Amino acid sequence: FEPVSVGIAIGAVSALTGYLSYSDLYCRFAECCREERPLNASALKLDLEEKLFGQHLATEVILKALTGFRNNKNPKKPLTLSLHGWAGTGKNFVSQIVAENLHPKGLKSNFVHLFVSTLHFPHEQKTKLYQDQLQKWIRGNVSACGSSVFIFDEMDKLHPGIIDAIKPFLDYYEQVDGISYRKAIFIFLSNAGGDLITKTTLDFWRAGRKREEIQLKDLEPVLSVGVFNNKHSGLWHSGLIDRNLIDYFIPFLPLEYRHVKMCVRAEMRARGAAVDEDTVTKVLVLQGQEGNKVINEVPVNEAAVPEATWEKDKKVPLNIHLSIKYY
Ligand SMILES: Nc1ncnc2c1ncn2[C@@H]1O[C@H](COP(=O)(O)OP(=O)(O)OP(=O)(O)O)[C@@H](O)[C@H]1O
Repeated sequence: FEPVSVGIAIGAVSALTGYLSYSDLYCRFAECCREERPLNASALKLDLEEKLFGQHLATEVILKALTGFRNNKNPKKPLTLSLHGWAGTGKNFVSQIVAENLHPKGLKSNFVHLFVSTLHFPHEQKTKLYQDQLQKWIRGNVSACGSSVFIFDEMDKLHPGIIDAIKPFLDYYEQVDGISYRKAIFIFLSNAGGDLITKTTLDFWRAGRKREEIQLKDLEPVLSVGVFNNKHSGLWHSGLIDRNLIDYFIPFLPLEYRHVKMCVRAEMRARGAAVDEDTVTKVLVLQGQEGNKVINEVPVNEAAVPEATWEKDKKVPLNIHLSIKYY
């Protein structure tokens, strides 16, 4: 829309109706940031419960983190979520759900920004340039909309220098150069710790225990090794953990055969196709042939679970809990 004509049109309609404020009307035509709009927690809950399969821990923590953060009128820092798990377990998918619940246009919103390490920051020798560009981008966008959302995919492949560039925005400062970042949301996605999360899930399965019995406390030691003590986790060098700048570490469990079936059905429905079980099974067989590790009801092949790379002499930080802060 061209702003002047939209403005005139809105003015005219406002004058005629006398009911709606200028900003209400403006926001019907253009996307508005609406920082103060409360989060519809029941809508987010419903979305997560209906669309995200097999991730009871992620559902619980994300809901708690977002409702707590958005109900707090005066957060002391931006919300930072770090999502961990194997490929294809729903990390990007859930970020999309979160984004849509914060800004209705979701990933297409002007207030939601997705960075993929290998795509946006591919060359290590350009780190300085990326740092400058990224800082300018974050500064500019948060000054336009305080509740901007920044999603960093492939965090484990991000050069530590780039993480350093984001760090000042995540901290407890009231303002940085006149701008407050305290209402922004940063979501980091990575595969770090995924192998160990998978192994724990498999151990539960082998012991005949239900997946839903897995609690955050069962995964805390696992993430300590897989993320905090793993040189390749992307968070190792950054000081984000030591300075407690990550609010929630969220584990994504490997999907089982039944969950993958649910994903296939959901995708068929989304494409307007009738769901028939023969096709669902065929897709799964094809997936199996492609080498995806869906074996019977077990999500992984034991041989595919590598040993964690971890530093024996690095102490596990004692203050790390999966849900660190309560707003
Ligand atoms: N737990 C899940 N519930 C529902 N759908 C899922 C789930 N996991 C994956 N999917 C489906 O599979 C697609 C791919 O998953 P997604 O991109 O979210 O995986 P990811 O964990 O981000 O993987 P990667 O680490 O490779 O980026 C999603 O768009 C979604 O359609």
